[in-house]
Amino acid sequence: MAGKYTIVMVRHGESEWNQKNLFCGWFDANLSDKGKEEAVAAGKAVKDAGLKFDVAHTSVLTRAQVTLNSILEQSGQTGIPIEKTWRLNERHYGGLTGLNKAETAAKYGEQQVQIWRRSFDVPPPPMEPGHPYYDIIVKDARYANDPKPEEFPMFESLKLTIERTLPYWNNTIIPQMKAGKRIIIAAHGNSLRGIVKHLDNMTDDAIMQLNLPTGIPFVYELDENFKPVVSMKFLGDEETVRKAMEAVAAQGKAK
Ligand SMILES: O=C(O)[C@@H](COP(=O)(O)O)OP(=O)(O)O
Repeated sequence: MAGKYTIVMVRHGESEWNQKNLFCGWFDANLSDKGKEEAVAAGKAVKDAGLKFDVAHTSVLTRAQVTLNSILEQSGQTGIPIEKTWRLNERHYGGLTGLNKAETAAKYGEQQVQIWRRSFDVPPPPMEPGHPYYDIIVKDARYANDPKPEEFPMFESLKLTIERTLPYWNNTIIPQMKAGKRIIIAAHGNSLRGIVKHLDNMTDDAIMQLNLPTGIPFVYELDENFKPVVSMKFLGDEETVRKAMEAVAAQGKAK
């Protein structure tokens, strides 16, 4: 082991909304059948790599939790504590939630969709009351106590996502690592891109190019100052990972 601390992260397996190519954000989509298979494969990869955990962290969204459960089951580690937080939720895709990414690119242009999906600080349009998914999300019982009304997003850029994810990294995850806990985080494309940007000190431009594949765990090894010694080492062969990343990037192209 090169670093003092090892932490594993994974974007959930393909969701039903990933499969339909819909902006998902805080909508609670289930895993697709392919996503369930990816989650099983992720668990086998974790087992084969001999990775062991003391604590798991995930979002309050089903797709991340089911992926995590599958990984823990496959790797024989179901007994560990699982901490769930809205701070690891996917970015809130605002008014784009539920729209098809390719149709949105055909309507507004691929460049605009690229800005909405990957720019650092340009947010999507807000989700207004009356939006088809407004009530489903805002009135969801899982948010009854947290986030506080003034923290509840109606849209999020990557920058805004990082502003609510990073306090969790700094105040919960780092202290646990310092206490010797081995951690896995199962979360989402953009909540994890935020953590990766922070860890690898990536520029606002560089992070635009990063597309995280579904269901392929990756490992960070960190030094005593929590700086990466090994960055984003995927538990998968390079070619498969590259193709999966390209497929995510291509979701914003007009058909
Ligand atoms: O909200 C969504 O549509 C996807 C990411 O979409 P892109 O930013 O890749 O378009 O989130 P996830 O499937 O990781 O929960």
